[in-house]
Amino acid sequence: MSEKHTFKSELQQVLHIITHSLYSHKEIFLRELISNASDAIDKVRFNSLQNEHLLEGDRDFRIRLAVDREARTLTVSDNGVGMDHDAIVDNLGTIAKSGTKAFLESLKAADAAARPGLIGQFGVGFYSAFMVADRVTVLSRAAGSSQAVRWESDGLGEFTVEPAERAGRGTDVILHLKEDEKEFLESWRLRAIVKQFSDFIEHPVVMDVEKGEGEDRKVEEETLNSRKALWLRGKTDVTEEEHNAFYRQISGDFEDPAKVIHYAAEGALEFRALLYIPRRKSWDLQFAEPKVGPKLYVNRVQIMDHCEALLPPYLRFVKGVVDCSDLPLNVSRELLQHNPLLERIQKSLVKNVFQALTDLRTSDPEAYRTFFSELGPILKEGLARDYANREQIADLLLFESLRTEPGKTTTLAEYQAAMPEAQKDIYWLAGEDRAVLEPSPSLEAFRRKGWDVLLLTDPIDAFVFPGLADFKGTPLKAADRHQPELEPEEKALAEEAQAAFKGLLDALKGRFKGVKDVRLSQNLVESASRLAADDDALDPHMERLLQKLGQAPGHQDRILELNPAHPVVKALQAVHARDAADPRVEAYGQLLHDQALLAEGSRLPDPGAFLKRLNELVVKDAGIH
Ligand SMILES: Nc1ncnc2c1ncn2[C@@H]1O[C@H](COP(=O)(O)OP(=O)(O)OP(=O)(O)O)[C@@H](O)[C@H]1O
Repeated sequence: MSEKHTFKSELQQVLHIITHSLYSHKEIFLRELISNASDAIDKVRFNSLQNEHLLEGDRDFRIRLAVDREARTLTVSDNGVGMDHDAIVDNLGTIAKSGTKAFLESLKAADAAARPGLIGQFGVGFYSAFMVADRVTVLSRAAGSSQAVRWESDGLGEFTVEPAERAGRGTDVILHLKEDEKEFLESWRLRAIVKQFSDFIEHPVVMDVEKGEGEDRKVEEETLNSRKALWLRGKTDVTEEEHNAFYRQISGDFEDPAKVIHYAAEGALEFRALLYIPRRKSWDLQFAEPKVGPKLYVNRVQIMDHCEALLPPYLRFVKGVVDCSDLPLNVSRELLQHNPLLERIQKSLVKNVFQALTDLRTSDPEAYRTFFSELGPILKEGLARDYANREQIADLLLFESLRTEPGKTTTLAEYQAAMPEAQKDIYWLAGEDRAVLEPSPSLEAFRRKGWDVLLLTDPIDAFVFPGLADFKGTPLKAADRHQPELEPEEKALAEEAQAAFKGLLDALKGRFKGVKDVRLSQNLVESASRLAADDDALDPHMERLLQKLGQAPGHQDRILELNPAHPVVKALQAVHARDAADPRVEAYGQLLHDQALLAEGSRLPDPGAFLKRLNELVVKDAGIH
């Protein structure tokens, strides 16, 4: 008896995109189906380590392509783990993989020109079959069960499921090819696609092909993939083309990797690692639950597709394979979680990734800059999460600064080397972007002294930088909370001004909400005022970010600083000296406070009142009141 189901709404949207917007690289459907078949074989092989009976004697793992010209079908079969009724309903129609919703939302939000690029990144998996087929039948029998199940759909909105027969465990995905996709019936075409996209799959991908002419004509089974385990070869025995092809296959990326890490550890702990650093952020890093860690093999046998214990989450962009012969083949997933052996491998991998990134920065600064602008925000998470490696991570960071031109960058080491004798600290300021940061009153003193300040504009910066106390012995300080010390002559000026302005300062104290003190500053040059904060106060940029995230961090009272050399402050002082009760003292004081908020990129608590005051001044100035 056949049951009808409807696809989950997100999947209906994905299917719509697949059938209406994906026209290029249609051949990747075969890579996706072969990869699913290979995963299914890995799963049954892994499960059989605990339960040998699951295999029922069939250890001849393979993926088979079969063509039926008359029926215009292409079938991809495997003797993997298979699916029972519930698994097939869940996996092929009900459960959308993580990140699908976020992807669809960003697709809606993106402008038309950016959409094809976004769609191209999305991992379409099984559903890519509908790029070339107008109907797909899946026949599957779960390992350990005698009952098979048939799934069928035209990809429009519904699918059917019914009981069926299948000779052994595994899955057949039968594609009823569209009229104009007949090329996928040709053995030369299939051979070429497998070579291009699935050559390194460990299990054989086989197909029956006709060989010979006339009398000698016969059908032979051909293995289409080379199944080369590149990581087992010597470093110099693998060509760049092989690396590129292997990387593309395991990552799904259409670009070549930015850097290859290939080595064999020998001695107390033996393992081989072949890792790749991508150029850009992949789809899953943007939208989905991240799959952390390289594939784990034990003597060429894949144990896990992503072994989280092998790399920390902040290196989740690194793809590749680790093969360790010191682990037992039937190692359980639980055992892998806190395994001292894996911890040692992780240490070595992390060190090698840092080294590779350092090499890339020196050998190809442009490629490193691209890598960093895409994946730097992820790497920076390590500053907060990996205390032991904080310094190495900090060493890899790139920053714009007051001295760099927009778009150009400096490193902490370069900044440190260029510090003048008198400067003892590294300064940074965090904000939305360079245009907001540059006019900040907090930077004026640094400009005057010729000291550089790092301009931090990644949202994550405000979260991780306050925790980075120093870099190779030089303290790191936030420029808005730590202004340069005054020179002796500036100190003398400050004392003089303090005496002259005392009356005004006392009059302004306690008048503004959220301001706990009003004082003078010799550090301001162009600006009339600035809002300073105590050393341990929350960064105002961080406060704004938390507000955006819907969290109310609780406002922290600030200190209003006035520039005694500024004409506006002098004018206010004159008004106050003439008549301390003049209402303009409060009104102008409020304007100075609001200016300071605007200058640091914060919002005014009462923009209406600010505008009213400003307009009154314009009218007065024009002399038509
Ligand atoms: N040949 C197969 N044998 C057994 N299960 C399969 C097979 N093909 C697909 N599945 C099941 O269907 C699920 C969905 O497959 P799909 O290709 O859409 O996504 P995925 O493989 O999980 O993700 P990705 O494509 O990102 O690897 C798989 O996770 C798997 O459980």
